[in-house]
Amino acid sequence: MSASIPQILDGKALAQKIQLELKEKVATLESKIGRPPGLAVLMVGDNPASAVYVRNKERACQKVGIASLGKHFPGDATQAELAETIKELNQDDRVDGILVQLPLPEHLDSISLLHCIHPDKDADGLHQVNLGKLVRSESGLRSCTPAGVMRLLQEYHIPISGKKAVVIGRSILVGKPVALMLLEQNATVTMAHSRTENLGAVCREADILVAAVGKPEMITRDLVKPGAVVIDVGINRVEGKEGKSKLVGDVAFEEVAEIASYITPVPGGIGPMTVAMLLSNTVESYRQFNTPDVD
Ligand SMILES: Nc1nc(=O)c2c([nH]1)NC[C@@H]1CN(c3ccc(C(=O)N[C@@H](CCC(=O)O)C(=O)O)cc3)C=[N+]21
Ligand SMILES: [Mg+2]
Repeated sequence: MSASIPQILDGKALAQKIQLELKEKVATLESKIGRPPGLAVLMVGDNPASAVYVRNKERACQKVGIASLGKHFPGDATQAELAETIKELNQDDRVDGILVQLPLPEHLDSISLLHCIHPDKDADGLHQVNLGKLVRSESGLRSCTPAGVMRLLQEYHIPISGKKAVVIGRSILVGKPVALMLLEQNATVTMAHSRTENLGAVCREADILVAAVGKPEMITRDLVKPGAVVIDVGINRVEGKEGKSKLVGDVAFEEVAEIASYITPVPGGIGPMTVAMLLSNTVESYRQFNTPDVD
């Protein structure tokens, strides 16, 4: 079949638009509430990738007018120390959102730390209360990457209801919540993973294919139905030309772009949307819990 030009789902542009909207919202609310919104990002150790993301988040906060109240702990910080800090932030009136940057060093139990976060300050949507609300389709704080995927699909008016969606990857950070959000919009959802038999055949059924596995360029053209919408959640740093590192997704972009109807790039796709949704969650908590008289 002849190659057609796919539409690029421009997450970077939409993230910028969302940040401008949030900036206006913050300016209006701040005059009523008397303080800016606050986001605390907790980072432990010196994982270079984490440091990049944390810097991106802080820069985005600054643009929108959110105070960054983050804390950087040494790699040998203890579970008790972190739990104590989270409890203090839960009580701190300047803080609307708390995020524990993952992955944490091996000696820490990330799940019990995520559960220490007050559900109303859970900007990452990873607390069991917020995940439970998602399962029930109740409103609540929702995980940033999956929320970013849904917002991008919505922006481009991509039909979801009745469509076959295949999500590859079953993590609690992306795969499971994005499958639930697609189901909520009445997609027929299949979750594929490392044990799935005939993965290629399963993927080729997809009208909407979401790749969230963390394997560089594993989704090749032969796994994609012509005309499918392809969402690439992978952020993989690989060795590029002349030993320089470069960022690639889970999708082999060039070849898949030849047959997809819509596709997200890496970088510039879901990554920036994740940051935008984090800020959006923080501003929503700020609004909701400080302005009982506003809408
Ligand atoms: N508790 C927690 N919540 C997270 O949401 C979380 C986390 N931990 N740990 C790590 C992953 C990864 N993540 C990204 C955020 C922004 C970009 C991003 O801005 N990406 C840009 C470029 C980044 C670059 O140049 O390196 C882009 O794709 O265009 C990517 C990845 C959030 N994560
Ligand atoms: Mg809420």
